[in-house]
Amino acid sequence: MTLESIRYRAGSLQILNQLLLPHQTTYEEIRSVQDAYEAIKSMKVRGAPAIAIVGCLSLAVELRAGAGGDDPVTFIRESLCHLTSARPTAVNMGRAARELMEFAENESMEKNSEQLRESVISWIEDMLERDVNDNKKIGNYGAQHILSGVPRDSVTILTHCNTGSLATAGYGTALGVVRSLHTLGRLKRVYCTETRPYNQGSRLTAYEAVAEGIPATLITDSMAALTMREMNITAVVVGADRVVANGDTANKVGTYQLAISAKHHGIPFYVAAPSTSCDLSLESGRDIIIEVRPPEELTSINGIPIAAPGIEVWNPAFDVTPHQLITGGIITELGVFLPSELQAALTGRLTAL
Ligand SMILES: CSC[C@H]1O[C@H](OP(=O)(O)O)[C@H](O)[C@@H]1O
Repeated sequence: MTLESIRYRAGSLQILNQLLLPHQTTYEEIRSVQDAYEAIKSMKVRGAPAIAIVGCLSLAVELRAGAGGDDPVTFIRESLCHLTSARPTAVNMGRAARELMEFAENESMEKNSEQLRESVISWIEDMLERDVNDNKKIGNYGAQHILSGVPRDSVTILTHCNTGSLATAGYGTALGVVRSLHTLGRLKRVYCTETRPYNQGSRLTAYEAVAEGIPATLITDSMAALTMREMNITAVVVGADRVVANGDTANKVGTYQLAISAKHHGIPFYVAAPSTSCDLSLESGRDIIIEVRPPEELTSINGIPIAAPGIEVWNPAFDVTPHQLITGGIITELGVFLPSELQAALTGRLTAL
């Protein structure tokens, strides 16, 4: 059973409010682009692929209700620009916006407003189906690559944040690799970090693993290096919010130090991400904008203060792992590539951002 973070049918969209997990399973209606913007900004829905999916589906819901009137192109452009501004580091929403806008402008040359709305809705629904299919390929490619490198019957993985059904179109990226290993009967255990301050690991990844009977152990972020030394970790597999041309990768804060520790312990470090999380328009990680989130997300949990009042806070939501530390490879729906191979592998698959 994979958890449904998103429920969509023509004209209707609901999201699982991830701020309430694991204690409450509550779905909320998304009736407009603004509803989606607020859900993404507040992280009721999160995860680079899921952000793009919810953003675009909210547009489809409004278009089905006739939004944009006689000028749907302007409505579409303004909506996509607004949605892209919600969270700046993950590239998926910006990529989808760029590609959808190009499509809509081309279609508007030969279609009336009603036909254009239908055509754009179909484009969005096709994108959802493609993302679902791509996720499964990532899981399978990643599992095969990791298994090819180990003589042992089963493997132990360490992962960070949440990259499963709650962050994607369903199967997951890094957690999709774990799912594939588990389905193959080759997963001994996955260690998941709690991932402060939003606790994607303890609240979301642990929730998915327990729901599916995946053998998982929760650790604090500070236990990761000791776990790599003591627990015979086969590979570290994480997700991505933006992989750039040289393979540098922005991902949940804490990923960089995991990569350093993996290097020290001689453990292969993998990034799992669809090609839609890649941005070849940026040369290196220095060019990636890192979202800084509100201090309260670090100084309190469920509204309960856990830090000294008045303390200064720095709360970057992501950090950048240099490509030199991504020693296992970048796992995509097209295969597993070394960072140095990525640009060639993706050129032609990706439209320029
Ligand atoms: C496949 S999800 C990718 C990525 O998104 C997460 O960030 P957030 O929870 O802030 O949206 C995390 O960095 C995952 O690795």
